[in-house]
Amino acid sequence: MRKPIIAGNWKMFKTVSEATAFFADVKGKAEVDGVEAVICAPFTTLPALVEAAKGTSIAIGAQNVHFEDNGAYTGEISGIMLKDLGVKYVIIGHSERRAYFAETDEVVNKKVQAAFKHGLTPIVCVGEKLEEREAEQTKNVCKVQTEAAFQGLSAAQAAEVVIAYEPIWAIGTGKSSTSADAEDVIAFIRGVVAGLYDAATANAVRIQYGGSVKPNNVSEYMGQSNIDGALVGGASLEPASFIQLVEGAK
Ligand SMILES: O=C[C@H](O)COP(=O)(O)O
Repeated sequence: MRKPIIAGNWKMFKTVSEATAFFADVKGKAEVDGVEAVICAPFTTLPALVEAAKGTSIAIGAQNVHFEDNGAYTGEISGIMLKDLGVKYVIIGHSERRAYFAETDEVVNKKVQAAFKHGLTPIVCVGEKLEEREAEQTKNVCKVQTEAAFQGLSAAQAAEVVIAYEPIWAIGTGKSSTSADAEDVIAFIRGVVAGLYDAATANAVRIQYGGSVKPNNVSEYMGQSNIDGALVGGASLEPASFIQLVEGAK
């Protein structure tokens, strides 16, 4: 039985005081039995959020990690540093990082391995561009990205990975994938994991849909048998909306 997971990806939004105020508003409300709520926030807000989340069921995540433990990598943050803060999750391979920061499948895999090395749970993003969808390459793209991300992981590690299927054309556009289309691709991705490992491992992996998920459509996605939650950008920024997303995942 996979526990639904709603993760807010704040992207490059919120100061420390805004993050702290947000958390005070959602504390106790975005804590719903049977649903895991996660806030993936900017690095600068993580210490305050980890502190605020103590004693709650809300987990805190980062949005990126470097694959090395330390070194001359100006501006980067390592897994050691995130673990030291008490961060639990880390988003890896978001399409914005692939597009704007040239993250390749190989880099994504190195980051996934670094996350496990330091006891962080990766939320690995995969998904196709609009032109790839139009060329009927969606499943192929997701297969290549998933296989690359899982390279070198044991079955036990693989079972812990959270995958976020995010069709790039649906991110921040208000054009969400239909729940049936998302289910079709996500079931396919689960099959890819089964091919790499076995059915038990694939059945343990939680796979989220992401791309214009809102309080009014989250339950539609959650009604699909292979969709285990959502990775949410815009609609995770307001406390009321985040609470509704978590409630909608019940
Ligand atoms: O990580 C989240 C996704 O990029 C989705 O963003 P969105 O909910 O604003 O479309």
